[in-house]
Amino acid sequence: MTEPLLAVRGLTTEFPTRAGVVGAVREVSFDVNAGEIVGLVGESGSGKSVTGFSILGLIDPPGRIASGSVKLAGRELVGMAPRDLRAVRGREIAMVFQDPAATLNPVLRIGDQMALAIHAHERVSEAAARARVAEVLTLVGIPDAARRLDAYPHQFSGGMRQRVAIATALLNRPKLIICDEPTTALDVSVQAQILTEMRALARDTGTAMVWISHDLATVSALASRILVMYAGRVIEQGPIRSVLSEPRHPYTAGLLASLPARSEAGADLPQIPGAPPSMLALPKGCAFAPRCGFASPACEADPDPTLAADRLWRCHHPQGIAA
Ligand SMILES: Nc1ncnc2c1ncn2[C@@H]1O[C@H](COP(=O)(O)OP(=O)(O)OP(=O)(O)O)[C@@H](O)[C@H]1O
Repeated sequence: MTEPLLAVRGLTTEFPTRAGVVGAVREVSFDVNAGEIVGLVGESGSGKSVTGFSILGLIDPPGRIASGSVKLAGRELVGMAPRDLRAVRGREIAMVFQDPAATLNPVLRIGDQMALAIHAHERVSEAAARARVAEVLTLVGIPDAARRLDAYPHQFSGGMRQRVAIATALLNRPKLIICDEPTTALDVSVQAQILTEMRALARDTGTAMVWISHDLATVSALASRILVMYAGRVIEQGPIRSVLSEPRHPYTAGLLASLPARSEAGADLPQIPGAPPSMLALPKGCAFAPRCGFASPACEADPDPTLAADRLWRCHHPQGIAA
């Protein structure tokens, strides 16, 4: 078997707060292969972003990775010296955020600021850097890119600015891009265009992606594998088609049932009752049990992960499987 590009094992990230320790990410394990798009879904607060930041070594103290391992092409990133980690970030792993303002400097021309991101990692001439900038802007669907290098961010639409942020992530040909809700703020047609372009990008450049989103529909349009997070844990993972057609965890089944495409026109969308638990007062055992229609006394014990072929779930009452 070939080694995965990214191997996350038992990743546990905690934030000490005045009210207690928040276990934002709890024993998360998954692989990403070269060129693969893996979707990470779950409600707000489930630990998706903290998983992304932990992979990049971007957890600010007093937050910390309490245990676990993150290996990129076999190299351990947890505990790596900050200088070495900075070299990995941007060059081998890049990140794209929901808000392009997090990436773009409003007072610098697009071409100049993108060139700076190249110069931070590589000694190249100004002309070569500008040519690379124009190349990646074209890759993400910005027409007439060479002519637009001298524009400022405010001269671009929201969709264009997000494309620039994605192009910036691509500049140094990273092996992996972590995308945290990058299309959530955009309107639906622009979102669809960008998703199509991202799929082509992953295929043509071999760049792997972890695509974080609370929106299962977006992830299912893009990813080949999906991880579903709840209260800091991955409660289900597997190939997207198989998870969508036969969800094992009742939480995944609930998320699927609440997709507009799955219900009759005009009918109310079924919602998962209740709200996610406070991360400071997690229920004993399965954190989803208080909202789950299948909960039983067995759920007071934390379910171990069950592995079956290429699927995994953590549930005492998996759906579609005879008891
Ligand atoms: N710096 C921090 N200090 C304390 N708690 C934090 C910190 N950062 C995140 N958390 C907590 O960790 C948990 C996971 O947060 P995270 O941002 O990963 O969720 P998410 O699934 O990405 O949600 P969203 O979609 O809203 O971004 C939340 O309960 C959040 O409040």
